[in-house]
Amino acid sequence: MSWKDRSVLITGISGFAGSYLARYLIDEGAHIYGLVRRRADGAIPQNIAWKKIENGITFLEGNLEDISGLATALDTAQPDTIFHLAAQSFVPRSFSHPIETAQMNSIGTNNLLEAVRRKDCDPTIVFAGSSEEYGLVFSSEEQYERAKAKYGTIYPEPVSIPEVPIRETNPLRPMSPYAVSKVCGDHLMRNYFYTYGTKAIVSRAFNHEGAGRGSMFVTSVATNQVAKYAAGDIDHITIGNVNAFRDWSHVMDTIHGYCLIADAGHPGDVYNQGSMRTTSVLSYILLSLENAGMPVDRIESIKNDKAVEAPTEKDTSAVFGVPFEKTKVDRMLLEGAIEFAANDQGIIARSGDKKIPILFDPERFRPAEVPILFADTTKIRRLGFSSTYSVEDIIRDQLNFYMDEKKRV
Ligand SMILES: Nc1nc2c(ncn2[C@@H]2O[C@H](COP(=O)(O)OP(=O)(O)O[C@H]3O[C@H](CO)[C@@H](O)[C@H](O)[C@@H]3O)[C@@H](O)[C@H]2O)c(=O)[nH]1
Repeated sequence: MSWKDRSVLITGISGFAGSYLARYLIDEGAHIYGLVRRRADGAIPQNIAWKKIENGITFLEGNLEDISGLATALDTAQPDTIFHLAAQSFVPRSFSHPIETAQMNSIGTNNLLEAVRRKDCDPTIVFAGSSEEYGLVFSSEEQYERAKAKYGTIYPEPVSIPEVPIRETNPLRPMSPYAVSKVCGDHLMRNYFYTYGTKAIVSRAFNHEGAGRGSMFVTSVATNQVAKYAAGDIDHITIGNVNAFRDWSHVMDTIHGYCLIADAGHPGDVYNQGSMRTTSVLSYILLSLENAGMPVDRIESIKNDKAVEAPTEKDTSAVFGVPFEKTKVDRMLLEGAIEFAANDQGIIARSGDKKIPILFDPERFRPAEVPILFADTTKIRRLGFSSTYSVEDIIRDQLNFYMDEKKRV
């Protein structure tokens, strides 16, 4: 369906994904309304300014904690579609600020639904849920046994192992206050659908990245530092847990997915959004080094004698029954043949004569970690979705962004 002349309200329009969504829909001819917090300095939010789209947006002052402001925004925008993307989205901040996270993500979502109900309008609402809702997902019996020994109990117990690629029906085991807040929003969507017929649909997007991604997220942490290392501004890379696996998509694939869900998704339903592949934080760094002109011949741990030759060699074999492109070291990590721990202190990546230190910072390891995310995207693909960007496309997009010295942090 065409977006021309449709009225669309985006919460979180000044965020990373929200601003890409706005740009896409402006180009498609939609009327875009964006909910934004009042700023004393009146400045245009950075993500909007970078994309030069401020003239295509009607900004509505308000926030999710203020239901009367939300009601006024609905009166003005008369939206036929709402993309609800606004959130406190940084997992570590949710551990230090759990109440703020719940207020914004859970209560804020309830306020939006309640404002829609009271205004008696009938938009389709697409809620940005998250793959973090799945949380502790079991990729092997051994990982399950380790988790059981650590926590004493697992709830809900898995129906079968491996649970990857993750389907929408997988049990939810959120591992952070952020993830819990998204589970709450996810259930609220269906609760309003069942109770009031609200046309609410949940997108559970797996990680999505690209140029302009917030500097605190790991793909930016990696590419920003690689760009600085290549420029000679730093002499090492600092990172947390490199064993974590994520299903990374380019943000534009996710934006197309959001629009498809709004158009063709079923109210009351839930759709994964991802690329049906999984890549480690370690490989994201190594591939970033390669794409910045530093091909990695070998990696070795600083302590504990672990080493891998040609770690980024391509492998397209099936893991968990799914063939996908991965690196040699990722295959080893996924098969349990190697694992890096904080007490390894770090990794030296050898590129020709260069020895590039990748140092582990214990402060960056999370109190509770989500070890692996890998989407089963069968359901959204049935609506017509396909993912078009590779992991290296995403890396190049991010490296290009950080080539501009002014954008580095
Ligand atoms: N941020 C960060 N993460 C690091 C670092 N070192 C290792 N990591 C690991 O990198 C992984 C990804 O971290 P983030 O990029 O912060 O993303 P996230 O926690 O997976 O959450 C993001 O994706 C979700 C979708 O699944 C989103 O819902 C969420 O808002 C966020 O965008 C985690 O396992 C984290 O422990 C580091 O220095 N910084």
